Amino acid sequence: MLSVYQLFGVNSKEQFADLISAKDHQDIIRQHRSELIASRIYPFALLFAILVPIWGVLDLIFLPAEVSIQFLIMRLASGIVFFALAYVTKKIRIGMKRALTSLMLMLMVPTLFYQFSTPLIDKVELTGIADILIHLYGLLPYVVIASLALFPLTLKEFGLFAVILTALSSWGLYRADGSDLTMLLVQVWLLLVILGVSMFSSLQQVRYLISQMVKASYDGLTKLLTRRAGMDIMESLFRATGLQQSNFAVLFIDLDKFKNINDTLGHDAGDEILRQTSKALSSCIRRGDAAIRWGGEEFLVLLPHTEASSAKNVVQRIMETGLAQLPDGTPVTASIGMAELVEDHAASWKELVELADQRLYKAKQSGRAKCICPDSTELHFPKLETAV
Ligand SMILES: Nc1nc2c(ncn2[C@@H]2O[C@H](COP(=O)(O)OP(=O)(O)OP(=O)(O)O)[C@@H](O)[C@H]2O)c(=O)[nH]1
Repeated sequence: MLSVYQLFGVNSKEQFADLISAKDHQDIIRQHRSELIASRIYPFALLFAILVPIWGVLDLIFLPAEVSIQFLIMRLASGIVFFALAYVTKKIRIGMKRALTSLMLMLMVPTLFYQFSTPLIDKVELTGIADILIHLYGLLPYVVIASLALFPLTLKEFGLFAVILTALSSWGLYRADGSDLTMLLVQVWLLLVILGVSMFSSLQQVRYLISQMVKASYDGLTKLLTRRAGMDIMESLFRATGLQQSNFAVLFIDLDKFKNINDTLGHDAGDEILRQTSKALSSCIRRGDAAIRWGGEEFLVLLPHTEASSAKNVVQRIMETGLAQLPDGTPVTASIGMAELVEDHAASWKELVELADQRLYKAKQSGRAKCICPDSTELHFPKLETAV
């Protein structure tokens, strides 16, 4: 029998939970989802900012003046809101809250337009093109609900949009044709069917986005973030920490004599060491920190809101836990360079990584198996035979 997971195209409880709520979404997924929402709002908002007021000319030509003038005022007001939305979403990187608020506003405009146009439409008896024009307004609630399908929303977000928009639309339909109960039920039923299809499409977009992001953002061998994803994260983290003048520590880690491991034990053994190292790094950092596979045997650990003294504790923990072991039990060591935003007065994340890299180089030059900190102090791996 088809399970709920299969129905939604996911394989596990965790993946399903990611469709229900954005609570556990990684920053990078949050960021891309908000960018996708904003990038889809922008062209529509811009198009509507132009078309909605212009359409008023048709109203002026075909509808009686008492109705067309009021429509024109509503159209101009809607055009201003759409223009403002296009202006806000043009930047794309606006964050999740603003993206969702912009979407809600964009969908509220036609919903409210429908609410206000209903009593005006009731006033007039029309034929021909005017009748067609007036009937087009009746389609607004369905168009609004259907357009939700264009946006990657979680079930919770979709639910919020659906409740508000369906309630308003149903109320509008009731006011337009409330006397005919059968007709009203059919209309609300149609609204709910469109809502169901939109919801499915919206959730599938979230699923697709997450699966694509996971593929693009996580290294196949180590399951750590890729360099590209790491750079994206630093870009947004640095912007945030830079604004708040908050601490932000970076560890640049390079395994020692890794070429020897490959040469003596083989590439597969080398891969296994990389996997063990990533597991060890992930186990030593908190949620909110990030471990990145920067290159072959190079790793970057990002510690947001962490000053150098606390970052030293993380390094101690990594050194005590151990990164990996060779098949004979020999621990693998690394050279580490630490940099910290405030202490190093770094102006960009690139400068911070560059400083960490320079200290890593110093650690290599001065004997390996150590970390060099911003205040030039050194932390050492426990004194054991170094790798190979
Ligand atoms: N097994 C394996 N090896 C890799 C991978 N990526 C890079 N390497 C190897 O990592 C080694 C890095 O060697 P070097 O840059 O010379 O550095 P090192 O031997 O670690 O020496 P030091 O850094 O000076 O301590 C090279 O032999 C690469 O082929 C990978 O995905 N798997």
